[in-house]
Amino acid sequence: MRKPIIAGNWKMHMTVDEAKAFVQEVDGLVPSADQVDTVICAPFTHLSTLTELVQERPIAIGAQNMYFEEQGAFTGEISPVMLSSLGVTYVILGHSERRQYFNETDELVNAKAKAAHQHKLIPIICVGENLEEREKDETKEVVQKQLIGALQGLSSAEASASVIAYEPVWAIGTGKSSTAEDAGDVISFIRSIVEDQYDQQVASAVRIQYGGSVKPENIAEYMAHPDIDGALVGGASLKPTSFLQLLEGRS
Ligand SMILES: O=C[C@H](O)COP(=O)(O)O
Repeated sequence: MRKPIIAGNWKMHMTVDEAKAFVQEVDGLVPSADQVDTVICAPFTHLSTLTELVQERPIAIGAQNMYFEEQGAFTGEISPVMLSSLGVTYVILGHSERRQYFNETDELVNAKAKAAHQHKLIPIICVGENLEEREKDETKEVVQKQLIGALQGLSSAEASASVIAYEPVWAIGTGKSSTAEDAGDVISFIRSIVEDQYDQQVASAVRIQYGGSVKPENIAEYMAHPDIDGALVGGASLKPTSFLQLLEGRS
């Protein structure tokens, strides 16, 4: 039985003060960690404050990106060592906005995924097709290539511990969510690729989220699908009330 995982991706939103106020508002209202893994993926500048604030609380903190080297002359980058030393436990890798605006390739996502596991960070590996690819009926081909590229060389234990997020690019921030049936089909396909690459045990352990215009009103439809284990949520994770409602709608 896989535990649900609901992750808010704040993207480039909120000041540190707003982030503190958010955590104070949800404090005491987040379900216990044995029911759901609750994750907030915040900007780098907020991580130190947030990891301190959520101590002893059922909220984990994630980063939205990182570099794969441990240290060195990489101006502007953040390493896995820096993240894990703060108590950060998750890191989003290969988000479509990183792929689109910052030229992230499958090879880079793979190097980052390996580095994340070496430093005990759980990668949330994002895959998904854009509108043009969907219209050309290339969804599965695109997702398969991204997924195989990202998992290259990861051990069975590392693959099992990873989280995969299927986020069709055309559904991100547009209000046009994929139907639960369509999302479920692609996610079942993703699980079958994991089985091909590893085995049935890894495929049934890995958690796969849906992302793309998830809101309190539609989360339950996605969570009802047996292969969907959670959601990666942008816009609807920015307000405490809505975030708490997403957590309530998890099952
Ligand atoms: O990482 C989250 C996704 O990009 C979804 O964003 P959204 O919920 O605002 O559509």
